[in-house]
Amino acid sequence: MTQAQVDPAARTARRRSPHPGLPLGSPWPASARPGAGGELLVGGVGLAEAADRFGTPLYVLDEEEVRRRARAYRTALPQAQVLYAAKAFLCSAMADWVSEEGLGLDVCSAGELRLAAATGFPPQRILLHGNAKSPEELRLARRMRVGRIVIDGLAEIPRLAALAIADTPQQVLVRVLPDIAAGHHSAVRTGVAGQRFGFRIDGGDGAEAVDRVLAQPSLRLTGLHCHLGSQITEVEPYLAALDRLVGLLARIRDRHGAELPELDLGGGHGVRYRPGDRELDLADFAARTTRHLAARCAEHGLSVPRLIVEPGRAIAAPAAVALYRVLSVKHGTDGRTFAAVDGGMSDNPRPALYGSPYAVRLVGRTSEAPPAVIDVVGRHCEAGDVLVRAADLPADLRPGDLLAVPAAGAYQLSMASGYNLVGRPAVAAVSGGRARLLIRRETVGDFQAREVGR
Ligand SMILES: Cc1ncc(COP(=O)(O)O)c(C=O)c1O
Ligand SMILES: N[C@@H](CCCC[NH3+])C(=O)O
Repeated sequence: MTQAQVDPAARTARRRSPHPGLPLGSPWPASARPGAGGELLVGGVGLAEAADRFGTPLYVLDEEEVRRRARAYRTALPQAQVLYAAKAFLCSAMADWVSEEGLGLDVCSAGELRLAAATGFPPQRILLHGNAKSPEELRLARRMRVGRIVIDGLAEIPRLAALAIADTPQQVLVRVLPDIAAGHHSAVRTGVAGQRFGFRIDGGDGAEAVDRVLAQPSLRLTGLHCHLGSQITEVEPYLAALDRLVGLLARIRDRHGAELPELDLGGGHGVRYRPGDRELDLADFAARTTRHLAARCAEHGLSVPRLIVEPGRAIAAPAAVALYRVLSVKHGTDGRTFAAVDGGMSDNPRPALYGSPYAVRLVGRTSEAPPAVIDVVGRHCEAGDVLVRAADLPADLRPGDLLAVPAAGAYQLSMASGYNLVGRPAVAAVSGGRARLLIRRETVGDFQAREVGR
């Protein structure tokens, strides 16, 4: 990394970095190391080398980073059940890694469920949720004997109850809306009043859902579920959610004499996208939620339920780096410089959807050129297709250069589209100095293969 490319906030941290050349608190995987000639190694593999081998755009997924993060959750929350939220990014290897690290899986569609099942993921460790589950999805989940299903609508209760399997009641949780605003953008704040997710705690329909579930002998209510939002960097919203949920647990105990053994706080744990960004402190989250839950339960005379958490982004995002080749560099009339790359909103819709900020750096060559403010834009015909706005890049950036964007592992590929028939990028896993292709690049043949008439 040249001096010109270093974010000023990161410059101070860099002095104390355990990885020479990369700042502490950086959004790069922990394995990232600078190599010769501007190369950047992740998982012991040069990113420029990987781009040459597999082509671009390319997503490079650091297996050890995924495993390390999964293990960190188990260590921080040894009593809790940790479920990886598949929606952040799922492929068979990812399912294997989180399963091998002892995590469960949170799925929200038949597709995620089928993919996980095909890898041999233990169904007992799978939880299905979703605000619009089809009868077929409920049937599939029941047939696969998933461990838990989160009820998010009154109609699901009789539907699920009718899918009884003799002597094995389905364990369910009831999702409630805690009315707490948290998350990086209004579009992802699912736990705030007025949202369609879960039952209202105060409006009475939460209590009604609980009554109806308890009346079904083929369902076993194990707890309450909530999910506040995504990219939350403070612990306080989770503590507020615990207050509301424990209050409801106490009311359920008073009304039905039943103490529910589980409490699912959902996911939403925030990560760094740029050097110096805040992230949710996992140790702090674990210590304070555990303490708070115990204190609130003691106040209500309840035994302490087991916590469930569903981190997606915090496990997947920091594990991947997106690589793009610069195709053209243009100077706009208003003094702006644009570097157009071979990917864009079809592989990462987050900047266009939420204005999400990212870091970016040149890899594969060094530059002594002064820094310039450059918008890294995508290849799609939309003014909003800007991947990194006002990036600090060398002024001599030119076509053929390789750009690397860290924290690319969550909600990019899983929300990628077929726009302009560009095709979704390939994914390569890196580990111990070796790279292997996990997902090949999508081709026009894949699009044509779905056409059955003309
Ligand atoms: C119910 C539920 N659980 C878990 C997650 C995972 O969220 P994150 O990736 O922000 O941890 C989501 C998505 O935000 C969700 O809707
Ligand atoms: N897609 C969102 C996160 C949504 C989480 C789904 N509950 C993002 O990229 O920030």
